[in-house]
Amino acid sequence: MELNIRDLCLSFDGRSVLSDVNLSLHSGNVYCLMGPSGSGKTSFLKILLGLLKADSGFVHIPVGIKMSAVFQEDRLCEEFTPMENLIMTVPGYSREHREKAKEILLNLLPEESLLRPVSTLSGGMKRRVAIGRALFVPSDVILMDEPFTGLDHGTKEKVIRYIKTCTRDKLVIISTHHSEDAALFDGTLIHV
Ligand SMILES: Nc1ncnc2c1ncn2[C@@H]1O[C@H](COP(=O)(O)OP(=O)(O)OP(=O)(O)O)[C@@H](O)[C@H]1O
Repeated sequence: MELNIRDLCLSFDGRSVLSDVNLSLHSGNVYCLMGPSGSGKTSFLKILLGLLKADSGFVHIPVGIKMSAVFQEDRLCEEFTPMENLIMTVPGYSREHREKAKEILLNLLPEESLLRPVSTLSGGMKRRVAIGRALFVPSDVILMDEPFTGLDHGTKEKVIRYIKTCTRDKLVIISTHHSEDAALFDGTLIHV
């Protein structure tokens, strides 16, 4: 599967943010979107998700492709538990869903945190719930906008190892300020 991005341009108030971006992105790869603050990483991910319209150019996404995302903000339901935040994203309520959600979360968080309201978790723990949700939702493409905010180095390494095992055949795009993240993913750098 391939995502094709051609001649993408975006500006705000006459200021160019993305200028003639051309990329071909393929399944089975991790792409690390690098660039200083304000360079357009979030805007680029929003265009891929269809949440923002480019001024010109196009993104070709094959029909039927499913995407999931970790947004820059956690966008969790604070009064619900991590388990509930994952399970509510899919229709129905099956034992299979519960088991899959638990398996994912146990790889990211301590077991005691799975049934506490998200409002009682630390910032780094919330971030991991948001990552877990993106891994839980059936998807071919996973977009992650600065997913490791609030994670210490050791936790980040563990989380990256787990993301890699879950996404081998998927197309993953991660925006980050840290080149070490790209090295840990063995990812392809995209500079914006
Ligand atoms: N809705 C908007 N209206 C006006 N300007 C905007 C809007 N959204 C983003 N911008 C501007 O576009 C530029 C790129 O923003 P964007 O959030 O894409 O950058 P970023 O690379 O993700 O930054 P960071 O690393 O700080 O998250 C910034 O200068 C920002 O102020």
